[in-house]
Amino acid sequence: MSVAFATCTYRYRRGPVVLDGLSFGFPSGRTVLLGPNGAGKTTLLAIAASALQPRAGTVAFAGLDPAIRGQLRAYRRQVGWMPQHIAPVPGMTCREQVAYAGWLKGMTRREAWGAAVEALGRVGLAKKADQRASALSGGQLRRVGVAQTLVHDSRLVLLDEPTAGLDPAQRGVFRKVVEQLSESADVIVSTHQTEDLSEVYDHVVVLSEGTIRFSGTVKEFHARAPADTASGRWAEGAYAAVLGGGEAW
Ligand SMILES: Nc1ncnc2c1ncn2[C@@H]1O[C@H](COP(=O)(O)OP(=O)(O)OP(=O)(O)O)[C@@H](O)[C@H]1O
Repeated sequence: MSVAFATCTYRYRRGPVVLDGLSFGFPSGRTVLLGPNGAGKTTLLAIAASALQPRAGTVAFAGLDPAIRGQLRAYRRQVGWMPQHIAPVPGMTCREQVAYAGWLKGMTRREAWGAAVEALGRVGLAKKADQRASALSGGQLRRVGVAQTLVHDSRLVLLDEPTAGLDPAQRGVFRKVVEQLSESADVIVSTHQTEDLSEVYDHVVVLSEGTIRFSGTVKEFHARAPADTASGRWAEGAYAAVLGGGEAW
């Protein structure tokens, strides 16, 4: 099992209750997290990254609970997180921004500086390493975000809508990155894009209104698609069936 939530409750200060006593263990491997807008995917990933603390309940990974005194630092070293909104750090180059993420995770400056170039190379941005991150396109900036999670050796990688705005060639690069990552880490990806689901992931988890509506292998998810679904649209069919047919993307 990978990251596990136990009776987790979360509500935003001036917002709704997003999770209400959620207990769920993510499977190991490559997992795609699907769900309608507002389902709580971003909140769930931010809690798994220890960026948000549950109001009640616990989250644990690799025997570590970030809420326990003395375990937060070790927990964060194990976890790479790409938030939904990547902001360029003013004045920093891409290499500096990626190296900074490594340094925050406990790498030495020297290690982080070297690893940053390698990570940028893996997302096809080696040539942009010395350009200011603020001068990148939205899709390029997302790739910097992915590089920030690759720069250190995470055992759990959480990617929140990493392929939004990527061109088809870059989506291909992303598939390879996930494949490589999964050799040494569990990977959880929140997305609304399902065209290449069976090529990239082992497991599917569907969240709706803070509740897990489905968790299973890609094959099990496929089996939920109604028999009359067009073959290229089986994931949409399965998703609608899991959510009772009433929810749109
Ligand atoms: N900072 C915030 N303050 C108040 N409410 C928030 C905040 N962030 C999110 N919410 C609310 O929490 C709920 C869950 O939002 P969340 O972003 O986790 O959903 P999501 O599944 O990631 O959605 P999407 O697919 O649109 O990105 C929504 O009702 C949203 O309006």
